[in-house]
Amino acid sequence: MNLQQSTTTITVRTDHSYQVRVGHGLAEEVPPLLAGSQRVAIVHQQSCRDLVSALELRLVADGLDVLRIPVPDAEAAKTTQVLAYCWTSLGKAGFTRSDTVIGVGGGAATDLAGFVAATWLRGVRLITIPTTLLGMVDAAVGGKTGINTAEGKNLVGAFYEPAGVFCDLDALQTLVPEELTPGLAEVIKCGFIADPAILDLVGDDPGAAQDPGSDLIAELVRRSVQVKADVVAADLREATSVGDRVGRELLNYGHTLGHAIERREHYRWRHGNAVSVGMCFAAELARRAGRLADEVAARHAELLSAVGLPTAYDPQAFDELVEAMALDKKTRGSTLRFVILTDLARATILVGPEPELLRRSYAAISEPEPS
Ligand SMILES: NC(=O)c1ccc[n+]([C@@H]2O[C@H](COP(=O)([O-])OP(=O)(O)OC[C@H]3O[C@@H](n4cnc5c(N)ncnc54)[C@H](O)[C@@H]3O)[C@@H](O)[C@H]2O)c1
Ligand SMILES: O=C(O)C(=O)C[C@@H](O)[C@H](O)[C@H](O)COP(=O)(O)O
Ligand SMILES: [Zn+2]
Repeated sequence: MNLQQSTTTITVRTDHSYQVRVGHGLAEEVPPLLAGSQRVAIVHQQSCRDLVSALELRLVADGLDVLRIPVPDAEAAKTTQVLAYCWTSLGKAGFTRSDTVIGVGGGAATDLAGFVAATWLRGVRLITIPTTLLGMVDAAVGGKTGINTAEGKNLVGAFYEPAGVFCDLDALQTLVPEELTPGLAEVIKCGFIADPAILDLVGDDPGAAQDPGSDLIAELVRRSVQVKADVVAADLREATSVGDRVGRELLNYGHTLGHAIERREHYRWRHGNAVSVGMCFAAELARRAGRLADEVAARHAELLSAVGLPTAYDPQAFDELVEAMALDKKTRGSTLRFVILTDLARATILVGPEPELLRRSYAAISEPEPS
């Protein structure tokens, strides 16, 4: 396979089409998107201080007023308190409708920044600069923004599209391995749901997939963003996801159980790790429902564990997880709905599976039968 080195553009084709740039050192490309803004608020995680300082210098040189809004790391950023702090900061700075919010950081920071931009004055311009693998391949693209509540994950939010997304692959160099690997769960998700070449690329060289400087990582980012762009362009607001029809809900593969695990763990589990277990569960569910071949189901745990992702969770947790899944956004009334595969790159929704099928599938991944 020919792995590209240069900056790539992937266009997300919606009513407000925008570009996702994937490359190195993209700060120079931000100012042209700020036309008409006098003030720019950078909502960022502390870990991105250096990148933010460089960006700030560049924007100040252009005569912009730059307001930094540092937010806590990880899920601690996605709270009503931090949201209110951001609103207060914008209010004190006199932030108007022609100004711009830039979200810099992992998925937690860009989810929060996106919701701040969506809600301040009912909507100001948003730019996202993801700095984790997960942020680049998923969170910063596609316009889902939001925060968590005590009842569950991402329960409050808005669909609100960015004006541009800049994936500077250099940012990946400072990620500790435990923060890089969760992004591979969403990459592998894209492989199973839409682009099986991703599965071969990861399976052929799991070491390179975990190396932030590898050409392979760059290729995986480009391919995953393309998958997301295609799905989002077809169904931005998850509006076609009715009954067993899969629209944007496709991107939720593995998330029904995944989000329940995150909640049960009080968000100490990383999102990608929880989704990894959730995909193993969804694959086993599909297999036991007679919808998915054994070898495709087995390939989930094989690939995910090859890059160091978890494939099982607490065997005792089933009842609590089912309770948490009741508030999943795919649930209708009291009917749970799971995205399942029927083959590679072929999906449907399993509507209202029998509790016993859920229990047995969960038990099977929690305590695999001895070989
Ligand atoms: N909106 C969406 O479509 C979407 C999609 C997928 C995930 N998400 C959300 O994304 C979040 C998970 O994102 P994540 O995995 O990026 O985690 P994260 O945002 O919690 O970041 C992980 C950690 O990495 C640190 N970090 C960020 N960039 C760094 C860098 N360049 N170098 C060193 N450290 C850095 C952060 O400070 C944080 O401690 C979850 O809240 C999930 O729900 C949203
Ligand atoms: O973009 C989407 O659509 C997704 O479902 C992508 C997921 O990876 C992401 O975690 C998303 O935030 C989950 O959405 P939710 O609607 O279940 O909160
Ligand atoms: Zn996700």
